[in-house]
Amino acid sequence: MQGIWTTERIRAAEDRLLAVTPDGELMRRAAFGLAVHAAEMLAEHTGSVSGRRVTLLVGSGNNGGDALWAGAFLRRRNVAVSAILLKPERAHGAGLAALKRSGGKVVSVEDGPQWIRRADLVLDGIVGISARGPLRADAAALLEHVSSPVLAVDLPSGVDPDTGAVDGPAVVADRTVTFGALKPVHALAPASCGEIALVDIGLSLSDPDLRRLDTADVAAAWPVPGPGDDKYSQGVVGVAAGSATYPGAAVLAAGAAALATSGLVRYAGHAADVVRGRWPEVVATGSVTDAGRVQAWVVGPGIGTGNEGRDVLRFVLGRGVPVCADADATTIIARSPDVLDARDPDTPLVLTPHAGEFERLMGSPPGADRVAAARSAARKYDAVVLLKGHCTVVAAPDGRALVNTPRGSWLATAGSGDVLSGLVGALLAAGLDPWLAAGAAAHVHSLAGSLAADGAPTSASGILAAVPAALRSLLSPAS
Ligand SMILES: NC(=O)C1=CN([C@@H]2O[C@H](COP(=O)(O)OP(=O)(O)OC[C@H]3O[C@@H](n4cnc5c(N)ncnc54)[C@H](O)[C@@H]3O)[C@@H](O)[C@H]2O)[C@@H](O)CC1
Ligand SMILES: Nc1ncnc2c1ncn2[C@@H]1O[C@H](COP(=O)(O)OP(=O)(O)O)[C@@H](O)[C@H]1O
Ligand SMILES: [K+]
Repeated sequence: MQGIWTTERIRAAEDRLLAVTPDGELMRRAAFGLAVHAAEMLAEHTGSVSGRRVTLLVGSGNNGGDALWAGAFLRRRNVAVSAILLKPERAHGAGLAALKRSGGKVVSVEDGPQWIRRADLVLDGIVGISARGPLRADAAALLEHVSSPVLAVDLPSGVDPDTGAVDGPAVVADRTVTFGALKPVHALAPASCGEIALVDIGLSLSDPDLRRLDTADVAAAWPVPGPGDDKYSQGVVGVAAGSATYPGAAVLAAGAAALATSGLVRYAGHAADVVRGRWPEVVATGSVTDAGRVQAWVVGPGIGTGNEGRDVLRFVLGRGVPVCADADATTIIARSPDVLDARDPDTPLVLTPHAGEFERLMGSPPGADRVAAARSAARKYDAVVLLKGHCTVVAAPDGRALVNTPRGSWLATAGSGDVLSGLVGALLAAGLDPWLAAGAAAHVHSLAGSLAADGAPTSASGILAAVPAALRSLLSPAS
């Protein structure tokens, strides 16, 4: 599991390390790593390092200091380095001196555009973890001239370090080189960061604020049957979804549940015939009351938000088994919170709202800080909340939070959420911790989405069909 720390925690860890490290040492470590990556990018994009041109965008803090020192290191490899100082009087003193000693050139903001246009690589050292608010106008104006690859120092300037939110001009980097530990921006703003590289500067941190599941975590958590297993021991999942008019949600959610594990899937609802026709292995009935025993329920996709849907939701919440309440079920909960009275408080509930459903549940949209938003909904509903979006955030009532960083945006297609809810339900039925179940499901969902899309639009059916390939790549990776 990858750990991610807020800038407040990073700063405290840096302070502890600075106190026992010779002056300037940490910045030189960071900058050396940065220079190595800059040289690598030059070689990748131009075929050589020596004689190439790098322009540094230098702000007034230590982030600019990193860029200046990296420029000095690049000079040793005969790179022509120019530095545009946004606030010359406040540029990092030692870094600027080092760059000048090495033969680097300092150019004014006014002359900046031509040096940016001429560059083979631009280093963004405008702001780092102490950035507040959107980029100032002078920095924003310079960005308009960038056409070469960009290497962001620690994080792409203009993106909020703790939330990944972008609400003004911001750097879009090809690679971001960060120091010591990942910060929230790196997980929450993948499109702004590009490829991420972590340079070790000796920071010591534990107990992350936010996590990201590795492929290995998901593989280790995913239920794999052993010799003693049968269809019941892998978990029986019930799916209450779809309607006679809209059977698609039922087909997608039940199909995802069937493909996720080797357990049994029961379906209950008005789309029983359609589900049975598409998935003969699913045991389908017309009503949740005669569905039989299950170890978890998925409820909501396509059930409608009227009285019947509410009765179905109340029924499954009262069974004493984990429930994944998705789509219409989240809307019913928002409108009639009393349905939750049917729930045994000790059984897990997973809510899977998109931003609109979140607003219904919480009374206001998630806002810029999606991790905080998911955490507060998790506390309010005493449930695991999977907040859908480009980056999906999963928060538990005890404060644990993880983020699933997607591979592209092809998942944003109709019915994609129904597939996700089936995956969550299957993992709940298998007995996974609900936070891990939601996180692992989101991971496999986005992996299936990228395999299905492979660079072109796909559909929810395509994502569903790619679930086995996604699981195969996790569970039996080619050696
Ligand atoms: N403290 C340490 O131990 C280390 C810090 N490092 C670097 O230091 C950075 C943090 O440095 P600082 O705390 O000096 O701060 P930053 O360099 O992040 O930025 C603060 C400066 O930028 C200005 N600023 C803030 N918001 C702005 C905006 N929206 N537009 C334009 N200017 C803005 C502020 O006035 C301030 O002068 C890290 O991101 C990292 O790059 C690395 O050298 C590794 C070691
Ligand atoms: N821009 C995006 N990039 C990546 N994934 C996205 C994006 N927008 C939405 N998604 C994902 O697509 C799925 C959409 O689910 P949902 O909103 O429930 O749609 P539907 O109701 O049509 O199934 C969610 O898993 C969500 O995280
Ligand atoms: K930066």
